[in-house]
Amino acid sequence: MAQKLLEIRKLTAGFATEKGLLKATDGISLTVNKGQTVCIVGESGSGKSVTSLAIMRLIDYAGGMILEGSIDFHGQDLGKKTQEEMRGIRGNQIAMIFQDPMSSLNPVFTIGEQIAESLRLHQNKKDAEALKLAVDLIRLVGIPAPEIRAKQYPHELSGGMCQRVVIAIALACNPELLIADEPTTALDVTVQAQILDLLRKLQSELGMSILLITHDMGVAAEMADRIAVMYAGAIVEEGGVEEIFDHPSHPYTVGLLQSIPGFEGGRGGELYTISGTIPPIGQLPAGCRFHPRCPHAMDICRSEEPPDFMITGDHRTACWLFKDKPGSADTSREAKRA
Ligand SMILES: Nc1ncnc2c1ncn2[C@@H]1O[C@H](COP(=O)(O)OP(=O)(O)OP(=O)(O)O)[C@@H](O)[C@H]1O
Ligand code: NI
Repeated sequence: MAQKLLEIRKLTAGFATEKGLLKATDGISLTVNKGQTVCIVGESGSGKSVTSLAIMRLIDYAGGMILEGSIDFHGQDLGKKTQEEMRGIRGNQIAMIFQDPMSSLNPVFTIGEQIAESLRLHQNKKDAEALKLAVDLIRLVGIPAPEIRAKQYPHELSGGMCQRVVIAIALACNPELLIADEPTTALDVTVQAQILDLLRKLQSELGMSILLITHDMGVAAEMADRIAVMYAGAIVEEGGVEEIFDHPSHPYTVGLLQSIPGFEGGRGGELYTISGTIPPIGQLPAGCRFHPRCPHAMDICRSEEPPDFMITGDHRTACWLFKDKPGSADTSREAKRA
């Protein structure tokens, strides 16, 4: 039996704005098991980063807040922790890396010092030992000549090398969960592939879980055990990576897959894009949030929000097309009756 590490239940997070309280995530549920990579995929503005900031409770510092739901990590609700308690969890049990490695590094300290600082802070290592272990970590993340690199400053390294350093800093605390928000988006394609390889290798060696946020279905295909497709604040489809690619069910997922160049469901090499744009937060349409862009929209889609329908035991989709499909069960309604 897979062991749950992180279980998000009906999480709604948002921002107090002059237009009122706006929900950036709207009742999302998601589980990450031990040793698993779960990808959240979706267009810009779908609420992926807000989800990760809410888990880390960094959303509090971005002017946002958790409005409803729970974030269960080791039987404790992160949504109810104080910031002081969260400081003990952030960078220890949960580490996070972001898109732009340069902004995560301090320009005035050598990379060896920065990794050593993380080891001192999180693993109580003394100065000399911390510096030695920092060199080991630089080697572990695949940077050649680690002793020399340890003495260099961030500006002396390429973007890809800097992202390896950021990963080394994250690993210095031996996290159980690594949250990576678009960790390769700022890098060019070959370097991107190398960083993804590195994350995969580290995961299999260290056994950590990864929550990977990406707008790129190709990245998700390579990395994910499970994929959660997010649209306008909601997870509209979620399942194992093969299920999602072999049996995509939500029309939004199908659209995302068709926009991958060369994908077999794609339109003969011609790059397909989903027509229309994602609604800004606070301006959701009635009914299904995707219906204005959906090629299959029916009357019910314009008036009623679809619940999650189960397609197989662990593949769900929030689309009315799957209401009467054999094998699908309307779980949320059952839940409501119970
Ligand atoms: N501090 C904030 N105040 C108000 N609204 C915000 C704030 N941060 C994010 N939002 C809004 O929340 C929604 C979700 O944003 P989020 O950054 O999570 O999207 P994303 O899926 O990560 O997109 P991207 O791929 O561009 O990073 C967007 O509509 C965004 O404008
Ligand atoms: Ni984002």
